[in-house]
Amino acid sequence: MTIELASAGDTEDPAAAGDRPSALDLLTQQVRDLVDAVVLTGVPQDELVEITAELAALTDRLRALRRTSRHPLAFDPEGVPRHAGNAVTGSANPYALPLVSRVTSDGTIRAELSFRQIHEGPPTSVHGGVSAMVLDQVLGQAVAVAGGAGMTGTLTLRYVRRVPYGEPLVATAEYLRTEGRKSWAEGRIALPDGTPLVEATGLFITPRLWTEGTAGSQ
Ligand SMILES: CCCCCCCCCCCC(=O)SCCNC(=O)CCNC(=O)[C@H](O)C(C)(C)COP(=O)(O)OP(=O)(O)OC[C@H]1O[C@@H](n2cnc3c(N)ncnc32)[C@H](O)[C@@H]1OP(=O)(O)O
Repeated sequence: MTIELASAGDTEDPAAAGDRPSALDLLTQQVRDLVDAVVLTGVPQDELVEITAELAALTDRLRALRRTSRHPLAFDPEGVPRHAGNAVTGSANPYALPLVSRVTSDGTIRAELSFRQIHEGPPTSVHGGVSAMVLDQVLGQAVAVAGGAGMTGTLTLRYVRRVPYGEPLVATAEYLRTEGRKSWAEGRIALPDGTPLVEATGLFITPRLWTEGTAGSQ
């Protein structure tokens, strides 16, 4: 397999690296595949013990040199926050789906996504907290793109239908309005035909500290 990597030095800036993944992106995706495999594995106990030892050795290799700073926050040309460490979107975070959002011509945030079995809550359905996390992110992005980036103050959800995993879904969000440091957005996770599964409204507050010049951390 030939893998074309981003150049050394531009791994923190996917825009500068074009569409080429960094080695860290590839490692992160491999770990996601590993996590999926762990949830679904049926290999025998002795094999599990051996694999665990191999993974412990790999973990030690990664720990040999630790970052001394968090991944930086950047914005893509459409104004969508990009943060490699983000729990929902992060290209360097195995925990992230990762969710990839874009801004449509009318300013809507739109992300195609597919949950996996690791996101299971009730049998055969996605955990409600996982849906909430995705909605928190896309509503926050809608507000950020509109110029009112902030921390979530309130997030209100209506779980309309069960959310399946392993099927294509769409998350969308629209900015509604701003009053002072408060901005509101609404959004939903839906089937590709638009049938809503989870609906959300959220209030995002630009922290006083940010308006005084301290950078945000999402
Ligand atoms: C940069 C790129 C980003 C990029 C963003 C990318 C998308 C990221 C999406 C994920 C976002 C998250 O998950 S954020 C993580 C989850 N959220 C949090 O951890 C927030 C924790 N809470 C806080 O840090 C704070 O309470 C804040 C920042 C929300 C507010 O603090 P503050 O700045 O000191 O504001 P404060 O003066 O107290 O209040 C201002 C006004 O807001 C009201 N208010 C305050 N808190 C709340 C609240 N929880 N719910 C309702 N209203 C509230 C007050 O009554 C007041 O109204 P009035 O008197 O003016 O009428």
